[in-house]
Amino acid sequence: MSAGGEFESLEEILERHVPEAQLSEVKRILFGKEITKLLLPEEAIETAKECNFELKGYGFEAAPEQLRLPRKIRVGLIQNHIVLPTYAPILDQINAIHQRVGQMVEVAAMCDVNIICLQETWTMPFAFCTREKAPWTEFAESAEEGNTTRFCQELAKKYNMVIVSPILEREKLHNTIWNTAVVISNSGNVLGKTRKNHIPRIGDFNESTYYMEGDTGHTVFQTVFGKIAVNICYGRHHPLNWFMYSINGAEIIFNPSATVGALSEPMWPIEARNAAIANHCFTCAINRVGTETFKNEFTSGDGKKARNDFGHFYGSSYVAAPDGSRTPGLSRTRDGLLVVEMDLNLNRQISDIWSFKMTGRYAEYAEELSKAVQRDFKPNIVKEE
Ligand SMILES: NC(=O)NCCC(=O)O
Repeated sequence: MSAGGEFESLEEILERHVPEAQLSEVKRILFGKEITKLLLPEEAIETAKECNFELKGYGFEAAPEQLRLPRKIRVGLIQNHIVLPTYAPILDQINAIHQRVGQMVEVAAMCDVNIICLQETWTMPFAFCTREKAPWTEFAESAEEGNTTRFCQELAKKYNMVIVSPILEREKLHNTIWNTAVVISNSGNVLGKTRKNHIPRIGDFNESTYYMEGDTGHTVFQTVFGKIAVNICYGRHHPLNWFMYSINGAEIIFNPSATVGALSEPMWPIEARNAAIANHCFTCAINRVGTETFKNEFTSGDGKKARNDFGHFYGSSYVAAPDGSRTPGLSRTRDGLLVVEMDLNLNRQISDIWSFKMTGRYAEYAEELSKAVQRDFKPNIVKEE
């Protein structure tokens, strides 16, 4: 248990309490085919220890093929607390998180990570619960020219790493605010950006007060390490959102998130994993960690007393493979870096076995859906007269 009374991870509890003789069967049924542990460099392990964050590494194997070489790459997922209190000067808060995450990216580089993804709106507290505009909208930056993008461009160039940087974006024209992931190529150039498609209207996730549904569709980014897409947080509850990234060719879909235990924890291990299975691709679910408190109380519109915190962000970031196997999650309470090696050949291998894409009746769904969105739509139900 952590000081805040939160337990570390589900896997740890299973390891501790399920009898040795049954543990591997329990894990097979719960988590899929056993995956390998990655041997990470001593320097990385030591640095993570010194900097007080968890470092875990796993590998998904694919079968050797005769006509294709393996396509092994490494992804890194970072989950982190905010560093300074939410009432500290904004620039200090941003700089402190940059410094912290910079350390973690450096360790990722020691572990030969090729593509790294940070958590949703990683430079700021998840302040949207407050419904206050000031000072939180001041955290919004240009996706192309903001300090955070410049910071990530330096890291990307230095470490030859693709960086997915989810920020609060301020678009100069019209001062529009968006929830955006900036994709920075390993060359250091901004490859593009993708905006959050689905904006939650649930519990304290009052995000519709701040920004609108994204207008960038389901963009896939061709990087030298593979084709990637970003399905931001609440989009993970929408199977068609994952599906459209996959239709556009995504081999890995990242899901940078911010979500709390009371709301979504039972859904967390299922949704990204199911998307990996259904779409024959890898998915990477990243959640922030910690409890963030705010100076002014806010109500949650549920008849309960006003309060100052959002609840506990439970971390538990993980990667799922198209065969349904998954890594253990990172801690529910600590900052962490998850390093995962994957052979992208696994996507086609699993597709050839299960053929969900091949057997999907997309033309039929498209035709029926296009009727269902019309005002005069009548559901196709047969009744006894
Ligand atoms: N950040 C965000 O969209 N959270 C919504 C809640 C959830 O999807 O669990």
